Amino acid sequence: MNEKKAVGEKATEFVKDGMVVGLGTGSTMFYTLLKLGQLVKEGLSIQGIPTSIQTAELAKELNIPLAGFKEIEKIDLAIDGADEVDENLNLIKGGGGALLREKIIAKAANQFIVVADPSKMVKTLGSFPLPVEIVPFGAEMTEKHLRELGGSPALRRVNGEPFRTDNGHFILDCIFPSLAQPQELEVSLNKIPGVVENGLFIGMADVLITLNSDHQPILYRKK
Ligand SMILES: O=C[C@H](O)[C@H](O)[C@H](O)COP(=O)(O)O
Repeated sequence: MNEKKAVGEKATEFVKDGMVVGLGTGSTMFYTLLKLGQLVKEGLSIQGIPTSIQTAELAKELNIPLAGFKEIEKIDLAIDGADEVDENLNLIKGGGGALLREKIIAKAANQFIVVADPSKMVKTLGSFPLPVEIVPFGAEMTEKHLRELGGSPALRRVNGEPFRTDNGHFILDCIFPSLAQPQELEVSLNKIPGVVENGLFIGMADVLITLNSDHQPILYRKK
């Protein structure tokens, strides 16, 4: 079965007429967007706020109306994928490089729903290298500071060239020996000059949609 499709489509049940909806990025969100496109075609009226250029382009193809921050007063709901999810609904995000816009939109939303197939569920975060978005200026120095925090950063590259986010920044993918205290690390990372944002989303998710052992969608709510 297509697990990403199952969880991605389930999230659209939270979307109601008239809502402003944060539209996340990635291969799970792809299915949420396809389903939203279908619902819009059938008469659902929403405004989407995309978390990436990729998502904006797909939403346009699907005729999902988009809005910018100047045109809206609130975001009712944001839906997004994750690279890792722990038992407290803390997340690592940014595998696709969209973490900054995703975090801005998740923070602004009244409700943040995460769609994650069971392969993303972990006891402790940190097997997935933590994406850290940095400004290109002084990247070597920023990398050094990340090492001082215990991380092993690697500059993300595409075809040999540094990967650039939609914001023109670089990504350092960082392995940490332990992410047992993710909330402290999230704060420490963002204190480093040159770090724009990191992919730890701590205490932000309100609802997780994943699958149970019978491959049926199951919802977990923030404790
Ligand atoms: O930057 C990308 C985002 O944080 C994605 O939501 C995350 O990487 C999960 O993507 P996917 O659903 O493709 O595994």
